[in-house]
Amino acid sequence: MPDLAGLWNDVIASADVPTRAWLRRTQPLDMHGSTLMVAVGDETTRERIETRLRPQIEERLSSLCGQNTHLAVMINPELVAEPESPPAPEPTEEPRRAAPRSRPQDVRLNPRYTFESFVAGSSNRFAHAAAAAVAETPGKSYNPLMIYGPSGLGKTHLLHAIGHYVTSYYEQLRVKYVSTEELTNDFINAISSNRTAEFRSSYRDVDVLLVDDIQFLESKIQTQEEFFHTFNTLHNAQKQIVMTSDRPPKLLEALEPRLRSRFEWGLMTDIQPPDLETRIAILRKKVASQRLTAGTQVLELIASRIPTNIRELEGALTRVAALASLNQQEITVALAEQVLNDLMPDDATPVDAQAIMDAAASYFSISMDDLIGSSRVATIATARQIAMYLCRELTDMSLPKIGNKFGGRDHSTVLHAVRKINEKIGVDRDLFNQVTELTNQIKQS
Ligand SMILES: Nc1ncnc2c1ncn2[C@@H]1O[C@H](COP(=O)(O)OP(=O)(O)OP(=O)(O)O)[C@@H](O)[C@H]1O
Repeated sequence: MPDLAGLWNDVIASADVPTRAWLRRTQPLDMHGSTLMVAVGDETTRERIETRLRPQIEERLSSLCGQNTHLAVMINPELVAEPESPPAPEPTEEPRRAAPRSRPQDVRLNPRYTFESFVAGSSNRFAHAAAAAVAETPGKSYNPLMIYGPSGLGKTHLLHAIGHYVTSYYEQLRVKYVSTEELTNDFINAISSNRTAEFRSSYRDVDVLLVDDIQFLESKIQTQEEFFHTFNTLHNAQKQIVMTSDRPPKLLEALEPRLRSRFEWGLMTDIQPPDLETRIAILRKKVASQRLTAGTQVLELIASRIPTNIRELEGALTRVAALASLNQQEITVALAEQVLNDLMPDDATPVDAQAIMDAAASYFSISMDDLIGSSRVATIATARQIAMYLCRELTDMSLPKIGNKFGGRDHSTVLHAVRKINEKIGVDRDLFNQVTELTNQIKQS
């Protein structure tokens, strides 16, 4: 069964600009045999697609599916009307760098988190389709869109993907991506420096506001109040709001009821842990993007040992690849077994940040003050970076939360540490051994 949303997105992406403007108002519904059923909002669009666009669409569909594939178009009046904005310009080869300098963007998006790199499967198909629809027609389809689910399942990835898509296809739209912790900090800073007007305009003069981990608004009364007004302003102006949360709004009990009910106005969609096939597909995509060579058996082994968290799945692959690179050998099943046995002993109990920090301080023979302090002595700085990396890898904590534990550091410092260890672990054997031994100690403590 092909991934419908992905397939249809591919068809749209490869169409010329005028065609794409028509296809933007469509929704893939189902595949019956070799016929793809697509819904459109009105008779004019149906007619246009049926009579003029069909040959090129069917040709593209057939080549993507590897067999003759037909198109059936039906009308669903509930589908959104065509956006008032003019047809989107052609995407460029490097959309982000090609963005016009005059556009005031406030996006620091992870370049890896795009729709292209996202694997859609039964556990996330609806969230993926909703995110794609919102990216295609910001402010016109589901508003707000709320994506919720447990840690490490791709919510942030989809949020960034929307950001990438909008910034590359709609040059005139302003996008802002923010974690809820950043939003709260921004607000507190604005109050303390009497700059609330600036704060407001930076959040309200946008076309697409992407807010990650909205559950952190719980119990923050003043920020909730402020966000309530931001939400209303944007929503009234038909500006797109997308949020992620670890729970559905009704379970965000420490949130003001009026805010909670607004979060339920649009579309809420969850992400579930991926099934085995999807996990394997995710690993396969990652292997390809990193130009690694790993056989199906290895991928199946890793995917079967790590059932829920995709961040852990990626972490395991990184470690397996690191050891192979250090040993200058291929990625084999035996090597993967070795790494996985270290990473996931059968009797492992969940760990928390404190256990990781205690173990790191003791392993490197440094004090807790050193670990969370600002010393730049190489061993201490490395110990700190490894400890942050392990907090990210072995717990569900967000980057800002980890930063807080390490002496109130910014989330970008944690991100830097995680990236640095990920980069070096495959070329520095000492580092690999330190990370492995420390993980063992933490898992067995
Ligand atoms: N369907 C998918 N296809 C490809 N990669 C995925 C998919 N889902 C998750 N990932 C990858 O898994 C990792 C974790 O995903 P992400 O950070 O988006 O999770 P999250 O749900 O936002 O977690 P948290 O709530 O802890 O922030 C990322 O590297 C992401 O790219």
